[in-house]
Amino acid sequence: MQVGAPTIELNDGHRFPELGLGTYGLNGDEGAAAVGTAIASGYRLLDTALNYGNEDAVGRAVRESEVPREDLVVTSKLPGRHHGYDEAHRSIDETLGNLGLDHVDLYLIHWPNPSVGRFVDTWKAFVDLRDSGKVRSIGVSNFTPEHLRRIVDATGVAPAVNQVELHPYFPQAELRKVHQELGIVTESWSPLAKRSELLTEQPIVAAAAAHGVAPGQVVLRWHVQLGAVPVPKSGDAARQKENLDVFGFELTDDEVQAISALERGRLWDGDPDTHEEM
Ligand SMILES: NC(=O)C1=CN([C@@H]2O[C@H](COP(=O)(O)OP(=O)(O)OC[C@H]3O[C@@H](n4cnc5c(N)ncnc54)[C@H](OP(=O)(O)O)[C@@H]3O)[C@@H](O)[C@H]2O)C=CC1
Ligand SMILES: O=C(O)C(=O)[C@@H](O)[C@H](O)C(=O)CO
Repeated sequence: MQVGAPTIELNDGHRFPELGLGTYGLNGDEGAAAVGTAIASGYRLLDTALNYGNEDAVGRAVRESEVPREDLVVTSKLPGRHHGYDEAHRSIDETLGNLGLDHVDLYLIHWPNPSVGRFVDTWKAFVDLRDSGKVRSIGVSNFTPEHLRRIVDATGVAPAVNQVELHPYFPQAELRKVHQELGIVTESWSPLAKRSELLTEQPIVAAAAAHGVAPGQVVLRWHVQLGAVPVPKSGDAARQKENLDVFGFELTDDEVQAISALERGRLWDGDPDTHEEM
């Protein structure tokens, strides 16, 4: 029986769930409990980062879960202050120590931090880390087409995933096309646009009524139909279940287009060419 989200194949052959749990803000005992309820309700993809300060909570939920470790896809991210070849090798050890796990399933460069000027060296380390067994799949986050081309040209290795800001206000059509050309899976951060007023937008409310689902489910289904993997964060067990339950209905092409037409651009200070995330 299918539990949770269906899976797709990454460019390295590994399977990857079509929807996961964002964990930014899920810290401490409460955070670990919330991640635990998500796993129990069927989430298999978890998204954390060294900079979230909650790898310990996420790792605890994974270790205490009854779901076998090999069924879970644990993602973490390397911060800007750890860019560099040797630094990346040290950073993964810190992350694995925090998680209390012997490997992560997906490791991402959190931001390109072009001002640091070391994301290519960092990517070279990621390629080697994949061979070390500490990391199963490697990817990036917040990379533009130019950043992607630089790391692919330097190593011949395309990331399995690029996790980027993506929601109906910022559908990222051009970047998604580049990902398709390079065989990179698009993962959507802040897929619900951090709740905001998105869930009251007319095309979303109308589609929710037409399909008998909640507005958040319409938004997450829109991601899935674009071919992007959303990682909505919720600390609430009922909303976690609702967010995962988006594989039993289909939006029409008109509905998808009407939702994409809400486009207005980036919502936060997240221009990858200038954002400083250390
Ligand atoms: N790579 C990067 O640079 C970044 C990565 N991320 C990742 O993406 C994840 C998700 O993004 P995030 O910024 O958290 O924002 P989201 O778009 O996932 O929105 C989360 C907010 O929506 C609420 N919410 C969740 N489900 C529903 C629902 N069904 N109906 C109504 N409200 C709902 C949550 O509240 P409640 O918890 O109470 O349900 C929370 O306030 C992060 O947690 C993180 O893992 C985020 C930003 C940048
Ligand atoms: O949440 C993340 O993954 C980030 O990259 C953060 O920079 C986030 O965007 C934030 O708002 C931190 O204050």
